[in-house]
Amino acid sequence: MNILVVGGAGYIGSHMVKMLAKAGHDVVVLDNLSTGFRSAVKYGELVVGDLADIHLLEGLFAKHSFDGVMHFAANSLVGESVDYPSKYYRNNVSNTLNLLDVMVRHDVRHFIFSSTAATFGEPDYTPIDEAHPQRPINPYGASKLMVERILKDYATAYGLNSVCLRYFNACGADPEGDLGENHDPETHLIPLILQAASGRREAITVFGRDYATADGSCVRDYIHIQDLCSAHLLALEHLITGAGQGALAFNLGNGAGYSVQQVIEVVKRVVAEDGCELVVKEGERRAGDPAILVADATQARAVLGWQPFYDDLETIIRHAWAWELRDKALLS
Ligand SMILES: NC(=O)c1ccc[n+]([C@@H]2O[C@H](COP(=O)([O-])OP(=O)(O)OC[C@H]3O[C@@H](n4cnc5c(N)ncnc54)[C@H](O)[C@@H]3O)[C@@H](O)[C@H]2O)c1
Ligand SMILES: O=c1ccn([C@@H]2O[C@H](COP(=O)(O)OP(=O)(O)O[C@H]3O[C@H](CO)[C@@H](O)[C@H](O)[C@H]3O)[C@@H](O)[C@H]2O)c(=O)[nH]1
Repeated sequence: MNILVVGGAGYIGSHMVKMLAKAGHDVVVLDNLSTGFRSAVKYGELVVGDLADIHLLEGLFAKHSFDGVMHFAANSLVGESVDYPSKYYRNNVSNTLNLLDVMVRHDVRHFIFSSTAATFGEPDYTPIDEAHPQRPINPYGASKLMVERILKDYATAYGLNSVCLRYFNACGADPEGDLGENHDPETHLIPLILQAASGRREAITVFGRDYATADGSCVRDYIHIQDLCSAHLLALEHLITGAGQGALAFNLGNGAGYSVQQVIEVVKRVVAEDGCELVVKEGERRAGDPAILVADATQARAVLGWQPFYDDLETIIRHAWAWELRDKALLS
């Protein structure tokens, strides 16, 4: 198949490009390199450009005959979205509309969308299944939910078939060590802890110890990037074979929650093997953090046949640690 990966120079997109290429598909990456990296695109053709550029999109779709589109491009910092909502609605919603409209004009009807647990807001219950109400509490989550809504209307009106995959906490790195997580600024827990362990940061700060959880720190569902990508491949096949039609959505996580403290303990164990230690500091709660977010991914397993392979937190951390050591060595 010939697949367009929008945002393929970013963390999740770059791993997806590799998996698609390894599975024998042709890949074109469209990325404006705003938060992604040219060096992360190791397979296929990279077109540097912006989703806001409708002429570029028209040219791209006229030149290639795409079988499907995977859309990872977005701004995704919760705090920034509260301060600059315009940026989020423009990039995550308006620019996505540009993409969807050009797809409809060129009769490309298979679309996989990166959605998020942030569309649920404060959970009423956990694990969170697809029936859980979606009440986002920040513009980032709201922008993603708007696209989910748009996709329902585009399925009805234009026959555009789509799968929204709502990731919980994406983490880990390519098991072969070719790719890993690079965000600037980095805000995600696991890479921050590893940077503290490797000496790139002074310490890791735990944001709040007074949550209603076993040890007082927040609980999250950490899912390996390879398992996220395998779900995308299955979702694409589900659409292309015609098994899935309309606008579908699945929650993606391992269904197991780990507290910030538990993640720190696993990291300490792994990095001690390399003689590294970790300084842990206590901090205030970060605004907008729910106490517990854990996915119920029963639907993804039942409908897509998805099976996470790297569902053990220690393996996830080992892969991310290998990437951190490589990255640090490159920088020094
Ligand atoms: N990382 C997570 O834990 C997580 C969790 C849930 C959902 N998501 C979603 O997954 C997707 C990928 O996340 P990531 O962590 O890989 O982010 P990332 O920032 O590493 O990747 C996003 C990529 O999109 C590109 N991009 C952004 N706007 C663009 C535009 N207008 N035109 C062209 N390219 C553009 C960036 O340059 C970057 O390469 C995002 O949509 C994010 O909201 C991520
Ligand atoms: O220095 C830090 C950074 C994070 N945390 C905590 O670690 C947990 C995980 O935080 P983070 O890695 O920032 O992920 P989330 O805030 O859970 O958000 C991720 O997961 C969401 C879905 O669950 C997605 O919507 C977001 O895009 C993605 O960044 C949270 O409880 C944070 O409070 C700390 O204690 N210290």
